[in-house]
Amino acid sequence: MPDAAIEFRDVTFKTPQNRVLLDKINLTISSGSTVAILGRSGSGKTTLLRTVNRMVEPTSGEVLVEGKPITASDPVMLRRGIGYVVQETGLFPHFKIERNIGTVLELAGKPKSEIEDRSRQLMQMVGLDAGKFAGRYPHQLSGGQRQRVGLARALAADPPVLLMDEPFGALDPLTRAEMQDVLRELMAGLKKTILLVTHDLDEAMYLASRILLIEDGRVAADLESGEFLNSKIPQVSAYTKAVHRGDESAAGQPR
Ligand SMILES: Nc1ncnc2c1ncn2[C@@H]1O[C@H](COP(=O)(O)OP(=O)(O)OP(=O)(O)O)[C@@H](O)[C@H]1O
Repeated sequence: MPDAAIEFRDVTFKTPQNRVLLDKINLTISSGSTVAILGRSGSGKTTLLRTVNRMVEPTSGEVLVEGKPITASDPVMLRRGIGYVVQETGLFPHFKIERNIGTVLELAGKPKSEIEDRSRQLMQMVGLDAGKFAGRYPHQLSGGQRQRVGLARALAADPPVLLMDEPFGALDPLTRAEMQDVLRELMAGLKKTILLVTHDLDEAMYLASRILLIEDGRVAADLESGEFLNSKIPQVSAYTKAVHRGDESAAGQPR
């Protein structure tokens, strides 16, 4: 396995109107690491993530996955080999959970029995009782359960890289914490490389060893998670201050 799971080399993306959404991004993401991407709305986080599975094609520069330029792969095949988890899981409403999880394997032509076994194994991995949920449809699940299915589906083909775009953003704090634990446990066992876009600094610190702060399509900070809170980089201080505003106002209020 190459040391770098993902490399961004001078990755720039401009819109047809010439608006620069990504401005010469250079990053190396080590294999097996989890890297969180923070930044204000519209800073380019999702766009950056999507350059990895070719949902966004850079205007210039290149992205390499496991040492290989991704332009060498057919986009559809590339996407089957990279897990992708988003806030709205994008499950197929008319497929049962088991089939939703096994979609990639079905597309790869795997035998039915293998798909069934793997789907059930994945359900256990993400904490869903297969006996109870395999035969249900997505609308018969809670939001948290659907996110578990989304995660299971992303892991189905055992991809080395997982792209996660605010995966737990729509969940209540308790369910979110549960999902973070599920993911952390999976990370320890599976050694995936994970790029995680989040608006939740606590989540970034809990799950990632490295945090990137993106601003206006540039990397404003690239820090070990432990360094983030005390960083003197102005953009980072501004971010952490905004996150911790609630602490200050609560402290000043009479109870
Ligand atoms: N293909 C495109 N053409 C034109 N504008 C785009 C395109 N893709 C994204 N944008 C715009 O570029 C900006 C960056 O989008 P992006 O989704 O990367 O931001 P983000 O940091 O992920 O934001 P959020 O946190 O709100 O999800 C936004 O203003 C978005 O509307």
